[in-house]
Amino acid sequence: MAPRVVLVGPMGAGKTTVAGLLGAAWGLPVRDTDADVEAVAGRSVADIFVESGEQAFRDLERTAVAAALREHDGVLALGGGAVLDPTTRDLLRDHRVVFLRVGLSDAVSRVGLGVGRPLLLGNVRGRIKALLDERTPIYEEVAGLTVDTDGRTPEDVAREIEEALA
Ligand SMILES: Nc1ncnc2c1ncn2[C@@H]1O[C@H](COP(=O)(O)OP(=O)(O)OP(=O)(O)O)[C@@H](O)[C@H]1O
Ligand SMILES: O=C(O)C1=C[C@@H](O)[C@@H](O)[C@H](O)C1
Ligand SMILES: [Mg+2]
Repeated sequence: MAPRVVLVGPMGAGKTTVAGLLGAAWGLPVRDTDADVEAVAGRSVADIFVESGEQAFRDLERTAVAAALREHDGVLALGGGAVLDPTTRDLLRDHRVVFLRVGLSDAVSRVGLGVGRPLLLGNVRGRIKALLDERTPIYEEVAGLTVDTDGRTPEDVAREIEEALA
């Protein structure tokens, strides 16, 4: 068993949204590792960051990603920073990974004030720029396919993935 597709990309790329559309189109279950971490911890991602720190979140996330890659037979969306973990990157080599690319201005308009996204607190635009600069090469490294999402609807993005994997 393995996910049909694993979506990676920065906050605001549309991983959760597009995963839902692909699951509906294929009649497959959808899983999102941010939701898995929240279920295990019994707290929101934001609360875990504030109360226990980012490293505690990353430890929970590593375990949640490994479990989902092993068990989930549908569409899987990863948290935006999951690919920072070298163990996760190793595991992803055996999977169909799609990078949802988003540029700075579309990402900023999609995340709004960044509510619920603790890494964006204070300076949404500056934080997203830094994360895009730092992580884009990592997303490109783990993904077999990159799909541009700027100026496109989630439906259009999902359709491109469906066609590419058909
Ligand atoms: N292609 C798109 N065009 C316009 N808006 C979009 C697009 N994709 C997603 N959105 C909107 O952007 C917001 C963020 O999308 P979503 O939560 O799916 O991103 P994400 O990649 O899962 O982010 P995170 O890493 O924070 O979980 C949502 O309000 C969603 O409706
Ligand atoms: O890009 C990131 O590092 C994050 C993205 C979100 O999906 C959450 O996993 C959390 O807010 C951290
Ligand atoms: Mg998401």
